[in-house]
Amino acid sequence: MDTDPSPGPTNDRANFGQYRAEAHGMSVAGTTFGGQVLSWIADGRERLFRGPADRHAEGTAVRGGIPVIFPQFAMRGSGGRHGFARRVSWRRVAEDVPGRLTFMLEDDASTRQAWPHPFRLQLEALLSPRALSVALNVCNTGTAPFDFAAALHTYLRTDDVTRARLSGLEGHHFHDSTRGEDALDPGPTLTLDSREIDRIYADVEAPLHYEDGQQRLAITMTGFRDVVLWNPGPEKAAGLPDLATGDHRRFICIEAARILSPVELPPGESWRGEQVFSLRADG
Ligand SMILES: O=P(O)(O)OC[C@H]1O[C@@H](O)[C@H](O)[C@@H](O)[C@@H]1O
Repeated sequence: MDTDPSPGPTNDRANFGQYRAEAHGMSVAGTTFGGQVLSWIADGRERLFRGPADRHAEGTAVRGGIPVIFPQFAMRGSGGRHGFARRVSWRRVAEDVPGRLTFMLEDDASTRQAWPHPFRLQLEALLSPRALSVALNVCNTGTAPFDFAAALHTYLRTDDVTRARLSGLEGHHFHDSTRGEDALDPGPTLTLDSREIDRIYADVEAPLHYEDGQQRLAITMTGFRDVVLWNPGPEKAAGLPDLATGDHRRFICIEAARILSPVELPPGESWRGEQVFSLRADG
């Protein structure tokens, strides 16, 4: 069932609409501000982290859920950090498909100030049996080609990040953004701890397997090639005003991204990148 804006707790100051869709015993919710998914509830459990609502500053992306990063990643470009898409109002596209939420953003005077290209973005979150897929569609609606980077900056919720394990990245090269160095993941399974981690893994094709003692997820992606792992650790988290004390232990970002080889999109063409989270048997 696709529902109208819920009056749920949100940042009233920003006055943006929240929408929720339900199917297969799960729900997904998101907001037109940034076209951001905010919640995925499966088996009665919230799977996405969200920072405290009273710490969210107006005009910024919610710290949590799945912010859309476009058209640049971090400060790899001449625009604002992680691009403008997460900081502007999108609109909702009415849906007939049960369990699907769709948000759309098209260029306007303000986006053209930040990035001078005509485009259309569509973010689709779709519930299927025991899975959530989130897809970003980018269409070049102009007459000249453009390049972009993009990511779905997913904040997976966990009760304790020190119990989180991730496999599927072993043997991959990564860029360690904390050191500015490239390295090779020796494997076999990445044990996360509560220290800072900030890595861009290149050319990831195999599914990732995540578990933290409470949930087990398989994570796949298409269109995207890179995987970003990010947790600020205690020192950097203390400097983030939209996190509460200890929140860095309550999430790990596993992002599907195109960073190291940006997408080149000819006029009139579209690109689609998708990240899918599937509940594993005992997840
Ligand atoms: O605080 P922001 O702008 O949402 O960024 C959060 C993090 O996002 C991650 O994707 C980056 O790899 C990190 O370097 C960054 O700190």
